[in-house]
Amino acid sequence: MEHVIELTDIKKNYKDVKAVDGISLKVKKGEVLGIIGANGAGKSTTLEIMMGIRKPDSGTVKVLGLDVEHATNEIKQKIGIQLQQTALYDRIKVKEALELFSSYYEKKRDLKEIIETLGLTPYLNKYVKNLSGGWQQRTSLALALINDPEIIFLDEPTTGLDPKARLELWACINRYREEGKTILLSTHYMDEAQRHCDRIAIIKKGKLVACDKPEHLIESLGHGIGSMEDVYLQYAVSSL
Ligand SMILES: Nc1ncnc2c1ncn2[C@@H]1O[C@H](COP(=O)(O)OP(=O)(O)OP(=O)(O)O)[C@@H](O)[C@H]1O
Repeated sequence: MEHVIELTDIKKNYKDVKAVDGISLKVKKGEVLGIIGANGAGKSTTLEIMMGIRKPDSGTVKVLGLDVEHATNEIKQKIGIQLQQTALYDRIKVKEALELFSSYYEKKRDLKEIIETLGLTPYLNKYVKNLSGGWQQRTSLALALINDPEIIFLDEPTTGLDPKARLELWACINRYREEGKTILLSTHYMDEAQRHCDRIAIIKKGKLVACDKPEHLIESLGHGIGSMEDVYLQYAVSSL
């Protein structure tokens, strides 16, 4: 199995906070890998290190076989990034945001096709800030897809969305999964982690405490039955 991301003993401190404390992880081509953990566990920092937008204090990061430290620009052309909700593009229209992002890349996917797949046509002339959360997230997913990336990073893509909007966003994400894209995401929703992720990485206080298929994680509890919430409580919460 080809690995598209390889993290080896990554560490990142913010003053005395050990945000990432020795994480090693390999991500396979075409898999959907979910990262779960408590607030402040280090999920975003880990994702940002993989994206090349944050530099680890130590350890190595390889993305698509390239060293992130030395091939940042080459990697940026091949990955798509959807960050946590940001006000950055609020003041422009959906169409303008798409065109702006499109100008950043050499290789581009057909913008019309992305717009149609994500159902954005009726919203093109609306300001991003005036869209509902679900449509804002679809817009930012569209922005992450513009360069037809091999790896798509989604930082809490469904946070704050109602159940229907979450399901609809997953239907969109799954279309790209079917094309064989590798997808990495963080989430606080255990149901969607279980339903949509091939493997789940659990981070606690900057350390990777488990990484496996959802059903294996549930089996590992040894209860016979169980849910991802039980897995979360067992692995991700420090006081248990
Ligand atoms: N730029 C920064 N400066 C200082 N501390 C930071 C910075 N970014 C993150 N931290 C700290 O590093 C730790 C890990 O943060 P991170 O955002 O990676 O966690 P997370 O698991 O994504 O949390 P959440 O679920 O709340 O998004 C936290 O203690 C956080 O306060």
